[in-house]
Amino acid sequence: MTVTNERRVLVHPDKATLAGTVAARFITKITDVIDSEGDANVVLTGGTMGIAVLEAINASAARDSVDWSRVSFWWGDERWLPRDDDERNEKQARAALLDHIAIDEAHVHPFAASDSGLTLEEAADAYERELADAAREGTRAPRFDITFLGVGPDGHIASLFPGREGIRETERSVIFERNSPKPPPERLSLTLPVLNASERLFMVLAGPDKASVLGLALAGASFEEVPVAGLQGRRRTVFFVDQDAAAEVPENLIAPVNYWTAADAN
Ligand SMILES: O=C1O[C@H](COP(=O)(O)O)[C@@H](O)[C@H](O)[C@H]1O
Repeated sequence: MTVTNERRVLVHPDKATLAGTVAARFITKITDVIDSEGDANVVLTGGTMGIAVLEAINASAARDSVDWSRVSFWWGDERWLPRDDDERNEKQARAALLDHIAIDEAHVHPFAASDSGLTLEEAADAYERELADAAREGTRAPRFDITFLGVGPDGHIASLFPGREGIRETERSVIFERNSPKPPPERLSLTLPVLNASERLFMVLAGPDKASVLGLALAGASFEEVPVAGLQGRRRTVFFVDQDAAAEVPENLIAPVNYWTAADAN
């Protein structure tokens, strides 16, 4: 079987199985990346399943087989809130996983918080510089080995929302949003070209409220109307979903059971 970088959907019976399977897949792949590259860059997301996956990684018996000191953590987006606010994606990710593993704090790259002394615009510029400082030659961001993304019921990814300017941005690596339809209104986000420069995009979504938007995205909707439709990673673009979210996925896009074991799986 030849695996190409077509978008694929892997369906799981329920949310708990979904989170556990993605956690196991992540641990295997990040270990391979560290073995071959010497280090790894991971982009984290907020949202229900994004945090559930981090909790499942934390609960995994294989958790401590990963050399976490070689992993750098970035975020796909952040809510513009004070550092200690429970709704910050960074705070939730730390509580779910980062506080429990042997990371190198110098390798953790959160977005600035609203009480940092920076304005929202300055915070976007600062994250753009941080990405550029870690970028490979000729690129504007590090090699993102695995990028996790949640998908909102409106099709938003990171903090790129339907019909907003941010989803069309191609010059910048980071945008700020002042009027998000989902609270809080002020947010920071990586842009679509930077997300799509990731080696592997892992979208994780569950629940019946995600079914229609996933169906539309896979049927070729415009990314300006359904942002998730614009995602395409360099090696792998995989939607990990539960049965409810898969309800409107075309049959030919559902991945075969041996998807990950194919000879050229990467
Ligand atoms: O606000 C956000 O929402 C999305 C999706 O969240 P979900 O709970 O519907 O899965 C998330 O991906 C993003 O990081 C977050 O800031």
